Amino acid sequence: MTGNVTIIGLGLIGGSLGLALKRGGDGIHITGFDRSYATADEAYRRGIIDTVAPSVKAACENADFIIFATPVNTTVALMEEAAEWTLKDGVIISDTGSTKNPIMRTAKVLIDKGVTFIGGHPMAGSHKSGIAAAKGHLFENAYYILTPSSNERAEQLDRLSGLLKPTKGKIVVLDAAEHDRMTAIVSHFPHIIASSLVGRLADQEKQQPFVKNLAAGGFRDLTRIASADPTMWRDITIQNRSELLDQLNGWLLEMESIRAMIVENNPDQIYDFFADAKKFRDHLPSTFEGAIQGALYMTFDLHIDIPDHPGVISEITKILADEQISITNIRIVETRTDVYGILVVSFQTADDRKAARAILSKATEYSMHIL
Ligand SMILES: NC(=O)c1ccc[n+]([C@@H]2O[C@H](COP(=O)([O-])OP(=O)(O)OC[C@H]3O[C@@H](n4cnc5c(N)ncnc54)[C@H](O)[C@@H]3O)[C@@H](O)[C@H]2O)c1
Ligand SMILES: O=C(O)C(=O)C[C@]1(C(=O)O)C=C[C@@H](O)C=C1
Repeated sequence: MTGNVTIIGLGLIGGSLGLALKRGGDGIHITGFDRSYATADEAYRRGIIDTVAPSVKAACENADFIIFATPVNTTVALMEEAAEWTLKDGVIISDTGSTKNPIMRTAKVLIDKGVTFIGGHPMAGSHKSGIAAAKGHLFENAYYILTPSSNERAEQLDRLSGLLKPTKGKIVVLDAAEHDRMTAIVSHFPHIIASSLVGRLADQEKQQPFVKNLAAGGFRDLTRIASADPTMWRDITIQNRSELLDQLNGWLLEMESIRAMIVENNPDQIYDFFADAKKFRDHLPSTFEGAIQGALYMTFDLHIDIPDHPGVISEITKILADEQISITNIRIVETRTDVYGILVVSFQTADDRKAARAILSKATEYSMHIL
């Protein structure tokens, strides 16, 4: 594939997309624009983009493909402006936003002017934002959703899919409304729950100052995403309001029935509640080793029993760095009952975890577990 690609917004997703597209070969020239000059400059220095544009309009003038990777309310505003810009004939515009309905409604202003707009949403990300967190392999094996309008021809969809091939994402075409309904279920509403659980902890900590020290693996796993960028999630919540209200109403009913179950205190009923959830969770497409990243983002954790002496963590990270195995997270589970603790190292892929386990078993005597 050859052509001029413009990425507007060079944070986690725009930066990762730039890195991924660069894998497609030298035929792609990437121009980048970010409202933060420091970000655009870093993208240039890291080789993520070839040119830094002086303005959003100038960035788009000569583009064959334009991809907005800004928070979704900003994307809507920029799309409205774009209807007034001079654009190249045949340009395809897309985005990476987590919502699709309002974006596809706004796309009408472009489509009416004969410009192709195909919505996009890679279902992979992180609670970390900004260019520093960008990674070329972020979208590998993740679903990459496209939402063309009914006007778009198969040829345009093929061109965009061709451009996105180096991301190694799994392209899937969905209707925008269907997209927003499903992402409300697996992404947007769970995010609200995670943030509200953290809010409950913050409130109750006032009476129980020690409680946050007991927030171990379970609470941390469940609420990792609450550390994400508030602007991004404000925009998503505003744009997917009606689906979120539906989810909330369903959740309130569910909580009523959970309350009734706890009041009733019937062991069989309580067991079934947990057993049903476990059975479903265990069979999600992405919960076993070697599985592709499914609709849920997942990490691949390796639990390492480590002795309590200084320097042990840097010993492990050095071994992995020397082998060029990247880690996505590292934490100590503070459930130490004797001289051993548990270090949980997370990897992006099952292969990385496998390689890490192999090298660490050669280089150390620590026992390791995959749960
Ligand atoms: N973070 C995720 O997990 C994730 C996953 C998939 C899709 N998305 C979507 O991708 C988009 C980008 O998210 P992100 O995580 O990369 O956010 P981010 O905060 O890491 O990056 C956004 C970038 O856009 C820039 N920006 C903001 N307003 C701008 C403007 N007016 N003009 C130019 N640049 C501007 C910011 O400076 C920043 O560098 C959002 O629409 C989000 O919904 C996010
Ligand atoms: O893994 C995370 O941290 C994410 O929040 C990623 C996640 C998700 O909910 O799965 C968040 C929003 C995006 O639109 C897509 C992916």
